[in-house]
Amino acid sequence: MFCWKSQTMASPSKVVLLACGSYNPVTNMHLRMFEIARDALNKTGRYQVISGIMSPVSDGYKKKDLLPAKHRCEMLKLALRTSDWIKLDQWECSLSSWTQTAHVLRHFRQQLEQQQQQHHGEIFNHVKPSPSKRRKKQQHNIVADLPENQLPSLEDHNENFVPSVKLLCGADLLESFAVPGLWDDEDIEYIVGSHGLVVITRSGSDPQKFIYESDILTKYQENILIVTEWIFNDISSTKVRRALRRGDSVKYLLQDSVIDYIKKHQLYGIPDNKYFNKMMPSPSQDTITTNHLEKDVSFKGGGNLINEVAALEDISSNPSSGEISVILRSAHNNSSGDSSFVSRHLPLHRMITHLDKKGSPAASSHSSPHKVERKGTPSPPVKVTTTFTKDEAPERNHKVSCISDIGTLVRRVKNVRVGFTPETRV
Ligand SMILES: Nc1ncnc2c1ncn2[C@@H]1O[C@H](COP(=O)(O)OP(=O)(O)OP(=O)(O)O)[C@@H](O)[C@H]1O
Ligand SMILES: O=C(O)c1ccc[n+]([C@@H]2O[C@H](COP(=O)([O-])O)[C@@H](O)[C@H]2O)c1
Repeated sequence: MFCWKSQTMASPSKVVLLACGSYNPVTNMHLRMFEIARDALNKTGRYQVISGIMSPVSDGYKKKDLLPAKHRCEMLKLALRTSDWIKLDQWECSLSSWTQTAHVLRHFRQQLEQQQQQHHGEIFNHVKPSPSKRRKKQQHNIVADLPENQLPSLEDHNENFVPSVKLLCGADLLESFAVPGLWDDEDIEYIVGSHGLVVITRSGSDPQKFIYESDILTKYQENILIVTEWIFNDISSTKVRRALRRGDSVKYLLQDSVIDYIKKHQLYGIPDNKYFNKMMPSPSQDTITTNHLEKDVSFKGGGNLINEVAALEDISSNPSSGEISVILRSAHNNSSGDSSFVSRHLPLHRMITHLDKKGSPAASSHSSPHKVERKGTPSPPVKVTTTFTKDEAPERNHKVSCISDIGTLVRRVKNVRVGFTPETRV
């Protein structure tokens, strides 16, 4: 396997780490992988990691639930604001069809070689490049037109050789080499033989055993560094997507900026507001929570849980006044133990604001119609609760689905903060 100890006194060779993946969405573990790998490589004394590249797969990959590259890249850009050495590169995902990882590695090697040649040409000629040449050089260094795509500048690394590009991956990706028909054998040989692999351990995988069982990998095992991640972290995009779908919090699994982006664009099937409320609960905000499917609701007003088990009779909004009306039946046990219906007055401050005259959400300065803003200032109190007692209760079908009603409502209003318990569905 990989030789950990420095064997020569020669200066360490420069390495660029390339991680290919779906990043659907990018998780904290995708970012951590780079840190773990850089530490491990640098500690060998043989290598010095100079840059990391994240290359999201193209839409042509057609993996289930894969979001368009546009969104995945935006999330990566936001996440990578916290790193000064890992860059997003959009070359791979800008291709219309899926590209093998071996080809992606080859592409980056060529880019670095060309950059090196150019750098050397300039040093050799001792001529200050003309403005047009400088422009050309810039284009050369930048794979696409965004700074996120910039390859490491070789001028910062005064070496005569091109940095090697190593594939950084989790142990699951390594083990996918064995999936029949998935990877070409020549590609595996090229990746491991010509570039090298840095593999981060993942739960349920045994990369050492996997290498032992593979002839190709055993042949090139010198080029494979397995890094055991002792701070066990099994975040995966799949689990994050599942949590989002269910309205569960994903805070501390993703960068906050990525969470905000998902929320803003309502990605991964997050139901309106369901997720939002859980993410940033505020004790001063009023919330409505469904406790059971279909009927029972409890209200939280002014931070105090009124905790009324009540059947939601009707819920409606008045577009012209911007008010919400909630009609509910509330069952209380009176002193004699009998269940009766009582009137409730529930101030649902901040639940709804600003319906425009047409009943659609008021125009926002942001383009997304789905944007839900979190306002620092409270909105005007709204009239709530038409109440009635058991005797007065109108004769009507009580089987109103509060879930669909609330769902309809929240799609029509802004700044509503409605939370559902995880078992509910909109
Ligand atoms: N928790 C983790 N530990 C180690 N490696 C990981 C982890 N999560 C992702 N990776 C690695 O990150 C790379 C990018 O993979 P990808 O975007 O497909 O991530 P994923 O979270 O496994 O996605 P999905 O769950 O959608 O399959 C892969 O090499 C994968 O093995
Ligand atoms: O090159 C290949 O043959 C190949 C086969 C399967 C997967 N990959 C790459 O592996 C990365 C992770 O894929 P996945 O399905 O685990 O999200 C992604 O960048 C794919 O392009 C690459």
